[in-house]
Amino acid sequence: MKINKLIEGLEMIETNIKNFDEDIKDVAYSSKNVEDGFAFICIKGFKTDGHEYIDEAIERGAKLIIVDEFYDTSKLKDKVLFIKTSNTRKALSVISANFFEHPSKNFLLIGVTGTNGKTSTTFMIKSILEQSGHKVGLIGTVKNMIGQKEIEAKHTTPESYDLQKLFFEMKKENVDSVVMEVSSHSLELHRVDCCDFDVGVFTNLTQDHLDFHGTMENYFAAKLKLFEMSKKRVVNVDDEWGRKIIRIYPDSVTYGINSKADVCAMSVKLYVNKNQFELRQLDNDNKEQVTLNIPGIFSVYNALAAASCAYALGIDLKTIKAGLESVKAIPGRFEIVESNDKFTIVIDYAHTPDGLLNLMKTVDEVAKGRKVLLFGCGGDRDRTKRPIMGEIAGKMADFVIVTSDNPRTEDPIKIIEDILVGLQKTNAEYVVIPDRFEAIKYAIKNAKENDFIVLAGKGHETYQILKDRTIHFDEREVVRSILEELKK
Ligand SMILES: CC(=O)N[C@H]1[C@@H](OP(=O)(O)OP(=O)(O)OC[C@H]2O[C@@H](n3ccc(=O)[nH]c3=O)[C@H](O)[C@@H]2O)O[C@H](CO)[C@@H](O)[C@@H]1O[C@H](C)C(=O)N[C@@H](C)C(=O)N[C@H](CCC(=O)O)C(=O)O
Ligand SMILES: Nc1ncnc2c1ncn2[C@@H]1O[C@H](COP(=O)(O)OP(=O)(O)OP(=O)(O)O)[C@@H](O)[C@H]1O
Ligand SMILES: N[C@H](CCC[C@H](N)C(=O)O)C(=O)O
Ligand SMILES: [Mg+2]
Repeated sequence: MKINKLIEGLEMIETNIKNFDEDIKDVAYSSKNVEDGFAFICIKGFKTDGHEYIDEAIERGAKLIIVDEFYDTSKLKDKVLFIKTSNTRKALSVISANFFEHPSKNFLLIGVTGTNGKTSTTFMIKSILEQSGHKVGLIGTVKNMIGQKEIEAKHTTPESYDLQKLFFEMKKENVDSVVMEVSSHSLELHRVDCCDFDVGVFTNLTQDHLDFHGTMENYFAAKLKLFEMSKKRVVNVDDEWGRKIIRIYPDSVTYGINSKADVCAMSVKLYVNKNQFELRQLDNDNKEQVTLNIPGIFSVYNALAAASCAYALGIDLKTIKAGLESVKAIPGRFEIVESNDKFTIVIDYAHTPDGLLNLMKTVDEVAKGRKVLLFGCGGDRDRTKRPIMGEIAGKMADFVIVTSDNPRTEDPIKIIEDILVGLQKTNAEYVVIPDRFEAIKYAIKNAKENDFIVLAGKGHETYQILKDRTIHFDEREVVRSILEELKK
């Protein structure tokens, strides 16, 4: 692509380019991916600084270097083409969207944001859209999908270049609508700039990621960006931050259980393997009885978010019901992995205080015997949520097993100590078993009649990230192998 087309809309502070008709083959934000004729965009990151790899990029054939405003370009002047801009993360978005010719303008784009429920809601929206005849693309934590084809996901929301490339692939495969998770990191780090959002959906906002955002107000401000960018908005009115969005955008479609809303659920009944409720639209008094195969009161909220999004798009209630009912399961979300005469084991991805609280409220409704909760907290993530989760665990469970969940570069024992600060405020009975495999084995070996055992935090994940390595760890397999071993 010619430079002048590639940089359309890019803020340019300084450049040595004389001929903007020169051709650029492709774009890279890591020097390791640069090839002959590429543009290399330097990003000052949290771990390292892309500007330090300029020489490597030039050696690999970079033709154009995009640098940030703090960078002294005198070293580049006679060596390579360069452009200085005020924010290279923004530049990566602008240039990537130009390079792939703004693919998201060609299809309906729905963004879902919020602390919890994004993955679940996107699965439900996809199902409803498919029910109404669309070919749908999905982007999120568990996987990316083009129709039924699956593509591995590295992030909840990909880096802007990878995202625009994925959109481009989707467009090539005639996808007519895309539903994606929009993480607060992606909003803050300009990964989703230049996306043409038709609908923005808000699930909820509760504590998480304060290591990154600092305060709840900053976290909320990051989320708000999605609604500034979207043509239509769908908002949970039962959530206090959702009500703030509605004050800013009064024309939002609202949903809720406890408040008056455009779309609401009534007569909610929770079961161990499903929920039932009456789905209602306020303006025309339409209603349908819905049976949802994903348990948990939180799943009713996610279903409402999905139903309201479909309502905003003009999809009728019968199609919405059929779409919701055809979601059979969402990997790692209240997934029953064992249910026998003695006990039940559920795995779930709850990894925030609110997620854990909602999960345990649901367990409380359906468990016949003891509620046994096994969980840990992620390393290199918000530390302040650890004691809060410890306290919730202690209050909500009859027995707690504290263990590890992706300790990353941190000492697992230190993470557990942070959890215990909250747990020890309660009278809960607990044990600490840092090795998650051993912890699960303990839960199964010591199970009592009618125990409801919850393995929280890892959900669909198939790994455990340790300091020096990542090991394969799929809780579904782990449970199966322990049960096999104990049978012998
Ligand atoms: C905090 C954060 O989000 N960091 C992301 C950010 O990293 P960074 O900018 O700090 O990158 P860096 O490692 O310092 O490197 C700086 C630059 O040097 C470049 N480089 C580096 C090495 C080299 O040899 N050559 C080179 O050019 C890198 O490509 C990069 O452009 O940009 C990288 C490239 O896109 C991301 O991989 C990285 O995600 C890290 C790994 C991460 O863990 N992110 C999590 C927190 C995240 O984003 N999570 C959210 C979901 C949260 C939720 O579920 O609510 C998500 O959307 O996935
Ligand atoms: N609407 C909700 N409100 C509160 N908790 C929820 C809600 N939906 C899901 N949860 C809890 O959060 C967990 C994660 O759900 P889900 O994967 O849908 O959220 P997410 O927002 O995509 O998470 P992530 O930020 O990791 O991408 C679930 O396993 C459940 O325990
Ligand atoms: N997207 C979330 C997932 C957390 C899942 C949990 N297993 C952990 O590693 O903390 C994050 O990166 O914070
Ligand atoms: Mg997700």
